[in-house]
Amino acid sequence: MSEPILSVSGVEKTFILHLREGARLPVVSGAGFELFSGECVALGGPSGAGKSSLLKMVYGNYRVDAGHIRVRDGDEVVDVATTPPRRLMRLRETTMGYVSQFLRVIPRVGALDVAAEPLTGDGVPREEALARAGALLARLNLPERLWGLPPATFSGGEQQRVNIARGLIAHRPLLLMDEPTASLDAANRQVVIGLIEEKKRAGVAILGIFHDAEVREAVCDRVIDVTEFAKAA
Ligand SMILES: Nc1ncnc2c1ncn2[C@@H]1O[C@H](COP(=O)(O)OP(=O)(O)OP(=O)(O)O)[C@@H](O)[C@H]1O
Repeated sequence: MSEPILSVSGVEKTFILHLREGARLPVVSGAGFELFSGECVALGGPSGAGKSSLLKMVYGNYRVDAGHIRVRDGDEVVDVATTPPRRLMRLRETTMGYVSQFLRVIPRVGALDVAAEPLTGDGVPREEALARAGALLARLNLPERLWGLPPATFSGGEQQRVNIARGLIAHRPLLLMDEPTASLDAANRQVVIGLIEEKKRAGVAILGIFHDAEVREAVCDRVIDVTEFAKAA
């Protein structure tokens, strides 16, 4: 068996609500699972179970109280739970991508450039990066008249497609996806299913939240039930 690209073990998290006199809100305890190259795994469980929190801990946006989140980065293994911020930033640049539900728009930058940026960041020549971004936006049915405009005024579904293009354009061996199809119509959901399948074939490991049953059943190899990690109050 090959080494996992992601190995989560003994992860604990309790939110402390400082505005509520330090009230404690336990979320997960003893969370553990592994993710291997080429598989897509969904975090499942009811609303409030802790799916988003767990995904944000893996990405390093939420601190963990205990446990390890080990990500293979070439020949090294980086523990997101303890690594310094600079190393975490480098891990995100090379290995761990994130497709959030909402686009954080970059002011005054057009959609084509927003989508191409991860490639130019990787050192791909600008012309090639823009061509690849255009191909991806076209595949996602984003009208060409919008490509030069900043996405701030786009519809929810248009913004989400720019976001997906930006999140998928560059190769990252581990991809985290938070409801990537939430605002999309049926035709564009199919496009995203195809893009995820291509990533899997390229050996990318995907961990995501997929509320849409059609998408989940099409792309996910298994579901991790987050209620197994529910923390008793
Ligand atoms: N930053 C935060 N501060 C305080 N509590 C939080 C924070 N983020 C999440 N929580 C709480 O943690 C619990 C788990 O939330 P989380 O968003 O992880 O659930 P979820 O399974 O993703 O839910 P949904 O399917 O509704 O998105 C909830 O009770 C939520 O209120």
